[in-house]
Amino acid sequence: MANDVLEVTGLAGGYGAIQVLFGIDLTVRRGETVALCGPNGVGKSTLVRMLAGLTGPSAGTVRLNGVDITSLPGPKRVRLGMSTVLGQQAFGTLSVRDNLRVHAYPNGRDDDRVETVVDGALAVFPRLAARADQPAANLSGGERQMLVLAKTLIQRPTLLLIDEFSLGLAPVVVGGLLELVRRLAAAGVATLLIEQSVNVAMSVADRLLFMEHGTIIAAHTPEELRAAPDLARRLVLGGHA
Ligand SMILES: Nc1ncnc2c1ncn2[C@@H]1O[C@H](COP(=O)(O)OP(=O)(O)OP(=O)(O)O)[C@@H](O)[C@H]1O
Repeated sequence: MANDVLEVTGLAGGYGAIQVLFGIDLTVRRGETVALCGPNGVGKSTLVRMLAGLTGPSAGTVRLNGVDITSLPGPKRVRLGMSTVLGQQAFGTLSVRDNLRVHAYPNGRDDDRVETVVDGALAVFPRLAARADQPAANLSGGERQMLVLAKTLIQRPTLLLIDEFSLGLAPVVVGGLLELVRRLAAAGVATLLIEQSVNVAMSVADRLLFMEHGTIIAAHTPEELRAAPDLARRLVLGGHA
């Protein structure tokens, strides 16, 4: 469909002889936030790593804005509009501002433009702005996630892939990050995020996909799950409730 930013069809693969994913089909539309849920080890991270181009599939296709990107390396996917938040990626010895400059240069034609883009991203995160000249290594976990999201803002993605940014962060920090995801969605960004906590996922996602043994076993809206708490509990426990 014209509004499909991400279209995944029959995606399969894993690590060498170990098959982890078995025929994944999913779409994420413009402005839609989709959460991947399920117990540990079912293949959520493997799926997101495959979408980011870090692991090759053995079968299936991945389309980004209608373009087949299945065999494209990660950096080319970024140029086509994909941005990833996978772990707290930052160059620790560089200052916060320099970390952002690295991402602003491909977009900026001149130094003034780069500074404007960096200042714009810092304006969204006052806590980061206050630490702009400190090495990224000095940041707290939540501040690092802010830095990764600030880089994402600079990349102006059409698709955002997030691997569990709530892990180990204080609820108030998670709340701020989720608010940013909501704002990006309102601006039309499609987001696929892994989220262990179904409650957190329900607070931000339009649809929740539940995985088990490398396949998607169910898809529900937050409204459907609120109306059937037993269903949510069973899906979270991977059918073992
Ligand atoms: N680099 C790797 N080499 C071999 N096997 C791996 C590798 N990474 C993950 N696996 C295996 O692939 C399976 C799926 O792992 P994956 O990390 O994708 O699951 P997950 O649903 O994201 O779980 P978690 O929330 O624990 O990360 C697991 O059995 C895991 O042991």
